[in-house]
This record gives sequence, C-alpha cells and structure tokens, in this order.
Amino acid sequence: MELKQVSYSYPKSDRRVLDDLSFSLKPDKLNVIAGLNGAGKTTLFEVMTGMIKSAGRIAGLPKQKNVLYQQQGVYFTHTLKGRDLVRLILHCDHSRRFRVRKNEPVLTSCMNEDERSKMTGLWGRPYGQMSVGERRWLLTFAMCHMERELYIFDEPTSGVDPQSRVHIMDRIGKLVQEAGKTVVISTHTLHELQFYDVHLVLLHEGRAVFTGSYEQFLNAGGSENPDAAFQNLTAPQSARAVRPR
Ligand SMILES: Nc1ncnc2c1ncn2[C@@H]1O[C@H](COP(=O)(O)OP(=O)(O)OP(=O)(O)O)[C@@H](O)[C@H]1O
Repeated sequence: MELKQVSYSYPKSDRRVLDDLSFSLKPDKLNVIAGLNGAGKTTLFEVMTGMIKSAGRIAGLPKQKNVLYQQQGVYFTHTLKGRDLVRLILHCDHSRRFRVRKNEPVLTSCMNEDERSKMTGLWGRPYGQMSVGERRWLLTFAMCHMERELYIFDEPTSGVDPQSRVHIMDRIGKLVQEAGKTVVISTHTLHELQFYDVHLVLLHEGRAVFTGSYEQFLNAGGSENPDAAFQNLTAPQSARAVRPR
C-alpha cells in the first residue's frame, strides 16, 4: 500500500494536518506511525480507512470490509461481559472462523499460559470491572482473530502495564507473520519497538520526516535513546545539534 501526496485539512481550518504525505507500508513488517500529540496519526488512519476524504492517492488499499480499525476509546456499555465482547467481535467477522460458545472461554493453541489465564479470568467479568489494560488486551486479542487484509491499531498499548503490553505487542506481532496481512499501529512508546521488526514512519508537520527500521531511526536521530532520537528528528532544524544524546 502506498500513500502519494495525501493532504487533509479539517473543515473550516486552513491548516493542513496531512501535507503532501507520501510513504509505503510493508506487509512483512510491523508498520509503526509515530509523531507528537496532534501530529495527525489518527487523522491519517481515518483517511486510510475512508472515514474522511483527503486529496492525493492511496494505492493498493483493500476493500473496506477487509480493513480492521481499532480506534482509541470506543465506548462499550459496562454491563457487557468479556464473553459478550469476544462473541460480538468474532460474530462480526465475515470469515466466521470461530464458533464461540457462551460458557467456554476462547482458548486457542497459539495462546501461552498467561494469556489463557487472562482470558479465563475476563470471560465472565463485566467490562466496567476491567482495568484499562485488561480491556485493551481483550479487545485486541479478539480483533486479531478477525480475518482481514489490513489491521490498524491506534495506540494499542497506551495505558497498559508492561506484562499486558508485551502480550498485546506479541499478539500483533503474530499477525504480521501471517501471509497476506498488513499491520499498522501508532504508538508513543518507542522503546518497545526494539524487540520487533518494524517499519517506522515518523509523522511531523504533515509529512513523513523519517521512514525506515528502528536502527536507522536511532542513527538518523543521533541517539541510542529513542525518545532523544524522536526529539532530534522533530525539533526545529536549529535546535537539532544541541539535544541530549
Ligand atoms: N474533528 C476535528 N476538527 C478539527 N481539527 C481536528 C479534528 N480532529 C483532530 N483535529 C486536529 O488535527 C490535528 C491532528 O489530530 P490527530 O488526532 O490526528 O493527532 P494524533 O497524532 O493522533 O494525536 P495524539 O498523539 O494526541 O493521539 C490536531 O491538531 C487536532 O487538533
């Protein structure tokens, strides 16, 4: 999939949130969109999913029914239980790969012991009694089991403890390895990317100011600390040389 000179301004605004943005996605890597708050990551996802219409061209975009988009902060009523959510999400999957029974937690062969006990514990628990991290893990787990060509997760690990973060990232990492699937996430937690084979796109002032691997990102940003590299690459030109390494 390739974005070519994509531009977008919100109605009644003359500021281009996306400004002639061009980059490609790599199907064999975890595609990561990073950028400052307000850089336009969510806007970009809404353009990619056809929720808003931009100028420019996106080549190779799958049909909408083959795109999964996990937005931040989707509301579910607090009385729904874990099993209701998993059943709802998997029922929406047109592949119908899974038959989920109410009294049997979904336990697949690719789950490790931690994931199995997490799923068993959350199966009967109301959504309102789950922590932020538990909600995110459960939703991400179920969505990763939907059959799609393009998966987009908007900050899937925000507000999540290290254990759940690893589970979520590993689950998303497994998707990347499945043939015919392209996966994109946005994140502010750059350190965790060192453990995955990523294609990083750094969005700044409407454009991709960096695209490449995690190692290339550290080199380009002139630091082994990804946050410092990020600061260097998003700083005004004049400030770049004086940022801490
Ligand atoms: N509906 C809207 N109307 C007008 N401006 C908007 C709207 N939604 C977002 N914006 C603006 O567009 C810019 C990009 O917002 P967006 O939510 O895409 O950023 P983001 O990179 O996802 O940020 P964050 O990291 O904080 O989630 C921001 O300046 C924001 O204020």
